[in-house]
Amino acid sequence: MAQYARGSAVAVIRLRNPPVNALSRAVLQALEDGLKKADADPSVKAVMICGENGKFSAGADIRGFSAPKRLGGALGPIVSLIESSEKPVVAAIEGVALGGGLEVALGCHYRVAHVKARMGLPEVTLGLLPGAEGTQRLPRLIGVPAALDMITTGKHIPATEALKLGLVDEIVEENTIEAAIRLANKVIGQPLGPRRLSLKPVPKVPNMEAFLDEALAKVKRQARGCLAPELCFQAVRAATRSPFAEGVRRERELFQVLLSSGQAQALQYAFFAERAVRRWATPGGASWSSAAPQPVRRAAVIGLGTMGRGIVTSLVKANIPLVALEQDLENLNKGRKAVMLLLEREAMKMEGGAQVLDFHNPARLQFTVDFDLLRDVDLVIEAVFENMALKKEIFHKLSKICKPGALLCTNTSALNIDEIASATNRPQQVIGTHFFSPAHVMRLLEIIYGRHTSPTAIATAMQLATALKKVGVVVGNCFGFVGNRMMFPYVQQAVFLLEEGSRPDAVDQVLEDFGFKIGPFRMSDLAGLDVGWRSRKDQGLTGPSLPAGTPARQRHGQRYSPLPDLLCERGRFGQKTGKGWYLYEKAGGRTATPDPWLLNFLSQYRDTHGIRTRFIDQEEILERCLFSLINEGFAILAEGIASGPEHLDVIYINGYGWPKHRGGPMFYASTVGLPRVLAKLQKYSEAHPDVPGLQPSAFLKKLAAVGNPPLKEWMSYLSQQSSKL
Ligand SMILES: CC/C=C/CC(=O)SCCNC(=O)CCNC(=O)[C@H](O)C(C)(C)COP(=O)(O)OP(=O)(O)OC[C@H]1O[C@@H](n2cnc3c(N)ncnc32)[C@H](O)[C@@H]1OP(=O)(O)O
Repeated sequence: MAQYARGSAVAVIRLRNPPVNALSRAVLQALEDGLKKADADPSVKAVMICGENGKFSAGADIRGFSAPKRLGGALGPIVSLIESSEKPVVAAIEGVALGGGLEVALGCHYRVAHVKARMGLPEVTLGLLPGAEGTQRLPRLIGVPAALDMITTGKHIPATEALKLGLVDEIVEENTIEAAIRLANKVIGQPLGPRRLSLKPVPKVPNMEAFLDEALAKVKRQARGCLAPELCFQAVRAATRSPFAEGVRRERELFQVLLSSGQAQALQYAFFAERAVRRWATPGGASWSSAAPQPVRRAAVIGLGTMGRGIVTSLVKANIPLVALEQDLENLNKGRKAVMLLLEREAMKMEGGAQVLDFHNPARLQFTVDFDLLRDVDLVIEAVFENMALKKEIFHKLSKICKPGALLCTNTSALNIDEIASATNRPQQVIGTHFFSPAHVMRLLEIIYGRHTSPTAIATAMQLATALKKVGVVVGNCFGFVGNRMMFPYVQQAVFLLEEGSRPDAVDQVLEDFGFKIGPFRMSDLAGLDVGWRSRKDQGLTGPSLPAGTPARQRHGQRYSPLPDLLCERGRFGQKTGKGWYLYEKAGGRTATPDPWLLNFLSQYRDTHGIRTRFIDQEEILERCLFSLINEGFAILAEGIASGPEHLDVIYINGYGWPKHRGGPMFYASTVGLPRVLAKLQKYSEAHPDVPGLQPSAFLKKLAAVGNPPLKEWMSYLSQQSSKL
């Protein structure tokens, strides 16, 4: 709703739709009614539009886009109605003015913002464009370069920047509403023509066409197959080439194309999935609604390797005082230097912003080799080498030293949380926190509860994720948890495809064309092939503990490819050694080129093992890699390791470079259709009966058999979830 009230000469229209004043049909109707009332009342000389509860508006109601009577066309005419008012209209922007919310403000003749307000046109992140004439008004107000930047990235800008760009007329530190009413009273009677953005020309840029060509190339490069950025670009370009009304027509056409695209649906699904995973639950009955987090006033990080350094940086950025511990002075000094470098860089990026990084103060960041300094911390994150014996030794020590309430977190990508917890006297306070590298950049935090982990511990870890501006996803304890467990069959298929005749660059290209940031071989080279090699040696799959006489390409009766082990045995660990699946310009280099040595090696390998080389098309590469990953996802859901497909999708989008415009692997499966996914897995499984990853999971079979139900109903088909608590 929108509430209409008349003060002296200024009528107030307050957008009201908690929690974010989204522009539902009812709100828009009330806004239109309010404008008409103000227009008809001769005692009203000006209008002020604001939002309830300190928020202007977060834009169109996103849930409305999938409603039968869509919001689409409704907002544009209302923005025009505001602009054409003969009485000055002032927007009082508090909190956020986003999407359609900002478009309403652009229709107003003046804009006053609170200094802490944020503004943006994030439609592109939902697979859309600002379809209420925003692509035509914004360039007229702030110029084409700044408008293109805002519209094609969807970034939110602070009020201070908005003022510099000319997006708002005034910013205030105190009462925005009063300031807006003051301004409204002041401008009564002044000509409105110059304030109507639709009448303004688009400011000229020297050599506009060359500028646009360059901007388009950049947009395309960054979009990686996502349609919306390019269509946003086209709408802004229309503003530079056509009069306002024609530009609006073009904007509407492009909006309709996006609205009906599967990509918009996928991105909107991803928006709500990210929010849904905050409402975590475990099969044992613990949940976000009843568990309360405990405060974290001081934390500790153990281990200052790559992961530890990123985690320390994250905690400092979140303003959490901490102790950083290493095993000896040499490693401590090395780690301290690296952390300081990271923090200096972060501080530079944040220069000019509201937050200042305080990392030179030992009361906030202390480096030590003394475990005793961990006595009074509220939370410890252990981030040492991935080795069970070492982790257990540390947790045993922690349980003796740390105060009774302290939460003990382990940063592990696969190890058993229960086994680590068994080394302590407080397994209820032990939890897995799987960060992704670089830990101060990547948004995902996989939070793994063990058999004894308490609801308070889970709630505290989730609260930590929020404090670190990460997306926390709560999952159960199994080898590889969710993300890596689904990744194993995907990478395994990629390697099998090489055995059968493909090339690393061919496989990577198919998956990068699908939208992944990097394909599996580039990813392995980046992460380091030695990481998986060490893990396979620990599992007895390769190395000295492998029983004599084990067939080269078989383990436990299943197909196994020794290719990655063979590369490691030749010192090819990936980027760090300058050679892996690709060749790099030097050790530590980043430019991957196909390596003739590797191609020759693959050919000899096939000859040695009597493998007939065959041509493998793009469809097979894509399906075998993706469907085996998705298949594992269904097994995970059936085991109760994750409480819904959204969890898997949020993990893949935020931790594994899955293209967001494809909604995540489980959403993608739902768009392909489960019967088709099943049929393809059956086909590949028949061709490769010794590959369990291709054998369709029972849950997938069940869902396909009941007629491909929509994703949100999948979990209701699980009769009983097995508890991992
Ligand atoms: C033709 C007209 C075209 C118009 C195009 C548009 O306007 S599209 C919409 C553009 N707006 C956005 O993309 C903003 C989306 N929202 C946000 O970025 C954030 O929610 C926020 C406003 C910055 C607030 O963030 P915060 O972290 O404080 O809260 P939540 O994200 O948890 O949100 C609170 C609940 O509000 C729901 N919600 C937020 N925005 C919308 C929206 N535009 N429509 C509907 N619902 C919205 C959100 O889902 C949360 O609810 P839950 O029930 O908890 O999921």
